[in-house]
Amino acid sequence: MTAQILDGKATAAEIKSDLTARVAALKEKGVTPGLGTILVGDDPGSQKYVAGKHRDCAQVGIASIQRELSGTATQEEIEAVVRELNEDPACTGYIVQLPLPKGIDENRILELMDPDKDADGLHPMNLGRLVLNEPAPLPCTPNGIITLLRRHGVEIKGAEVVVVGRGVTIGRPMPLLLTRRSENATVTQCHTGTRDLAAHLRRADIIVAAAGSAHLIRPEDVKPGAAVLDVGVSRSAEGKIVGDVHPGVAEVAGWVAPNPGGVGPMTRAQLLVNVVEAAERSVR
Ligand SMILES: Nc1nc(=O)c2c([nH]1)NC[C@@H]1CN(c3ccc(C(=O)N[C@@H](CCC(=O)O)C(=O)O)cc3)C=[N+]21
Repeated sequence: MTAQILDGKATAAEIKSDLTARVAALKEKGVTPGLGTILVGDDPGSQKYVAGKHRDCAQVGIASIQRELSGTATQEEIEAVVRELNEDPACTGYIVQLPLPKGIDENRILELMDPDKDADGLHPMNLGRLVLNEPAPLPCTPNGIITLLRRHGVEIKGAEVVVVGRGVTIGRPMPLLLTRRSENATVTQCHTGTRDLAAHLRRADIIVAAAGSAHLIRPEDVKPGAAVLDVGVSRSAEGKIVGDVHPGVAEVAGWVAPNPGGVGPMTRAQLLVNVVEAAERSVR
């Protein structure tokens, strides 16, 4: 038996169709949501993701604001563009594409953003609001994972979830979302300091693999029927992109999120959700 697919592409399409109606309603009230992106440097991967975000915007009627700086831009130059988007009323939400070039103080840039325009949900103010159970834009990838599980009927309430990794975009916020009263999961966070990862994985009903370690999650460590989401990216010795989950896991798991077509499209959809919700808050 091979696992059922957590179809992020199809689920993202449903979310975008719902957002299209909400954007139309906002426009009737005189508000056009606008997503800004700040891209520094010419990394082809980053260019591709940013292009995808603007394609999504066009689909749902959100205006696009694109700012591009060369890879040699200074801290001051990037901060000037952040200030500009903070002031621009046409820009209701924006992201600074990460990672920024070496030598740039990323946290300083993120703190300078207007938290009410933070489409990634990663501003310190918004991470604080999440801890305090206050309304805030939610981190896109963790929120996308929860929506993906819910829409496929995977039970989160009472589930044993193992999150592998402690990065700022996924690993850290993921348990915060999963342990809200609305989700009620029990979460174990594993990382490179975990003594016996396999022992934790074997008990998990849901595994979120966000470690960036090739094929870290092996079939023999997955409980039959578990839901396994691969959000790790690393490069093999031959230079190929590999996930955290060994392909053999699909023979044991009950559910898997494919890559591509799983969590990636959901991340992009949640970004749009954050932009639309921020615009909706502004008209209330
Ligand atoms: N401030 C910031 N926010 C981010 O959200 C952010 C970032 N920086 N830096 C880079 C990572 C990476 N990321 C992806 C989003 C969607 C896909 C995605 O949609 N992937 C498609 C495939 C896309 C393709 O290959 O054409 C899929 O999985 O099906 C991938 C990667 C967002 N990131």
